[in-house]
Amino acid sequence: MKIVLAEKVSPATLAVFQQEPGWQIVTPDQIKNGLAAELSDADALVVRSAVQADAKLLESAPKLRVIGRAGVGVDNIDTDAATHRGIVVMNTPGANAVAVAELTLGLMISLARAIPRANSTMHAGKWDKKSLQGQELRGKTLGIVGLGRIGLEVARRAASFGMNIIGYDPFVAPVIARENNVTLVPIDDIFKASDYLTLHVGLTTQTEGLINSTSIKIMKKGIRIINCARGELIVEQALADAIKSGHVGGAALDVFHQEPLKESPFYNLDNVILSPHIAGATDEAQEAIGIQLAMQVRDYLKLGVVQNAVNLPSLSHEEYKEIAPYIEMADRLGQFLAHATPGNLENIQISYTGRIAAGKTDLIRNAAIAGIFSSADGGSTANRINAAAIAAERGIRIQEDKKEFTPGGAGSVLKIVLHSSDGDASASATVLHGNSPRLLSYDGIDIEAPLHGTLVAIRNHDVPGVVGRIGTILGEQSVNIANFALGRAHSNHSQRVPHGQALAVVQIDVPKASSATAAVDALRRVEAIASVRLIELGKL
Ligand SMILES: NC(=O)C1=CN([C@@H]2O[C@H](COP(=O)(O)OP(=O)(O)OC[C@H]3O[C@@H](n4cnc5c(N)ncnc54)[C@H](O)[C@@H]3O)[C@@H](O)[C@H]2O)C=CC1
Ligand SMILES: O=C(O)CCC(=O)C(=O)O
Repeated sequence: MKIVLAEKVSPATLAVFQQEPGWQIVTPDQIKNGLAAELSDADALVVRSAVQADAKLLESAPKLRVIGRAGVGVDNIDTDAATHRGIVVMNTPGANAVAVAELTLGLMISLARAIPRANSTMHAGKWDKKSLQGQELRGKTLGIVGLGRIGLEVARRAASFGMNIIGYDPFVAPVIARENNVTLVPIDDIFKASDYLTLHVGLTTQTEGLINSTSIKIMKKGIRIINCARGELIVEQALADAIKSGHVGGAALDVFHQEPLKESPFYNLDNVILSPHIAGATDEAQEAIGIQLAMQVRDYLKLGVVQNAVNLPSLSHEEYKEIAPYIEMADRLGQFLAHATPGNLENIQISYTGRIAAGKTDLIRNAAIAGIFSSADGGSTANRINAAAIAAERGIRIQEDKKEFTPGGAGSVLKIVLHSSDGDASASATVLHGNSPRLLSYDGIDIEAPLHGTLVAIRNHDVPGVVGRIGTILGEQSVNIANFALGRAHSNHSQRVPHGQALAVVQIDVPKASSATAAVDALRRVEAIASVRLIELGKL
């Protein structure tokens, strides 16, 4: 495995990767010919906030499977492009929340007491006590936009200063706000009532430019604004103008539109405190982030465990262990069905029954779709990260239904139905003995066959002698049979499977599926055999 660390990470982060025998770790100082060149054969990329992992950079990384963001905000990563390329994007939510909250409180106190100015005047040999009378935080109203991990840490600390806390976050439960002494209010009330306003939302199309000349106009005169989230949340010139006019009493900014900051409307404004994107940069946070991220990336590369992914639902190690055999089974079932539809694929219906229906099924769904898209020559780029997105791009609808409880306790069963313009194909499967994927039905005929290795699926008329002919032909072609499963349509089956139809799924021992082509051709010439499909089940 090749891991490219594009930005400085803690030594503990390096240590996690270095413990893996044979892994090549590239540190920022070893990147000599540019990041794009380094990524040409990389499996993982680790970034902080400076590197822009955009679509163009990702084009130069054909093998890349995971991007680890050492931190929270992923606005420097084109997650759509990553998803499209089947790359998992992971971050480390919460690991720097206390660090950011502490700096936020530090900046609020610094604004209230003009600590930076007190310090610089003292160093300049001045005793400027008169101009340095401040205000207390006690009794003031703090408005928090974004009550996630950081926003709530800020709220808890601000409560101990005796502040009244109001918050705006459309996605937080009122009970969470209440438990943290936050009164939820509409965003305009935050602007109107806050003495201090602090931003703790990610950069999205909804939050970009949240603080602009219009929102500033309705703010309480003298409001102080703290931004330790993302520079783009504020229209910088509008804020600078409002500070100059005295409508806004001050600002403390850790983040900016352009980083590193080279030119700024805030330079030389007395009541603006600037810091170089350091809110999350504490020894403790960087250590925690680095170790957490390195373990997540390692576990994904080694075991396929997806944790804290922003483009896929995360699973705990236990959850992953439980569904891993079903992910593999879904992929094999999809492969089994690949090319089985008579016309152009329009719709894929995936039904989960039993225990799997109770858990997270996105990985199972994507594996099934990737299996369906897989072709004999391995030309499909769909994988368990991007398969649903690729289906959407191709205009193929995915329908899912779940039934947790089944009469008869059939265990966990996955059923896939491919709907096409000219007809349907369907199959269902389960996992036996912990990790053995088994086919349970194909096109309405019950059967029990291993979903493993090379299979020959034969539809035939249920007449005497066919099974014997199949065995003889395979024997004549020196193809050894590993497993022979038979099923037949019953009169109570759907009308699509006429009574008198049978199915054989034969697992054969061949080094490559192509070694059995002659045998398959011979089988096709048997009159009672309606169709033969040779299926080589690979791993996703
Ligand atoms: N300056 C620095 O060094 C750091 C900056 N950050 C920034 O802080 C942001 C917040 O981090 P966390 O609290 O860890 O993230 P989080 O995901 O735990 O919290 C974000 C909160 O924002 C809320 N939200 C989403 N859209 C909203 C909207 N339109 N209006 C109001 N609330 C909205 C969400 O419901 C969520 O509760 C990150 O996205 C990142 O950009 C994070 C860490 C370090
Ligand atoms: O890596 C850093 O120092 C920046 C952290 C940050 O902005 C984040 O976690 O979103």
